[in-house]
Amino acid sequence: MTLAVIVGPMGAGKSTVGALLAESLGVLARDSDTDVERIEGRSISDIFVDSGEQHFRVLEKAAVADALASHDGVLSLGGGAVLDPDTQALLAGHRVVFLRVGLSEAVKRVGLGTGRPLLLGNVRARIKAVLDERAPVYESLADFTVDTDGRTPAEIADEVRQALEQVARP
Ligand SMILES: Nc1ncnc2c1ncn2[C@@H]1O[C@H](COP(=O)(O)OP(=O)(O)OP(=O)(O)O)[C@@H](O)[C@H]1O
Ligand SMILES: O=C(O)C1=C[C@@H](O)[C@@H](O)[C@H](O)C1
Ligand SMILES: [Mg+2]
Repeated sequence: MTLAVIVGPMGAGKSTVGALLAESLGVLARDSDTDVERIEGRSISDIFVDSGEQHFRVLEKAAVADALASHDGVLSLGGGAVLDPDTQALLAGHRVVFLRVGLSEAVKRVGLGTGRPLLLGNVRARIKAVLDERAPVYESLADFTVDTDGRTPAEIADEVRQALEQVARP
C-alpha cells in the first residue's frame, strides 16, 4: 500500500517533492515516468517520438497499476497518468496529494520544455492548456492539495508530511 501518491501537472515538482518526502519519511520514492523509462530502456521523449503518445499511455497505465499494487512508499505519477479512467478508479484506494502550480511558475520551472514532449512548440500555451484541462481532474482525485508557487520543495514536502498525518489511509 502506498504511503502517498503525488499528482499534478508538469513542473508541479512531483518528482522533486516525492523524493524529499520519501527521504523524510524513511521510505522509498518511486516515479511512474522513471519506471516506464527503465522498463522500455528509452527516454519518454524517445517513446513519444518513435511510438507515439498513445503507446506511451498504454505503458504508463501498466506501470502505474503495478506501482500502486506493489509500492509501499511515495509514488509520483507522470502528469497525464490521471486522465485514464481505470487509473482514476485505482487511485480511490490511495491517499492522493495534488501539487498545484500556477501558469507562470510552471513555465519558469520547465524552462524550454526539453525532455517534455507534450510541450513541444509553444511551451507557455501548452502548459496553459494542460493546466486548464487537468486542474479539475487533479482536484477531484486528491485527498488534499498543496500550493507550490513561491515555496521551496523542502517546505512543500514538509506540508505534505504534516497533512498526511491528518488523513487516514483508505
Ligand atoms: N517548489 C519549487 N520551486 C522551484 N523550483 C521547483 C520546485 N519544485 C520543483 N522545481 C523545479 O522544477 C523542475 C520540475 O520539477 P519536477 O521534475 O520535480 O516536476 P514534475 O512535477 O515531476 O514534472 P513532470 O510531470 O514533467 O515529471 C525541476 O527543475 C525542479 O528542480
Ligand atoms: O503531463 C503529461 O502528459 C506528461 C508528463 C510527464 O510526467 C510525462 O509523463 C510525459 O512527458 C507526459
Ligand atoms: Mg516528474
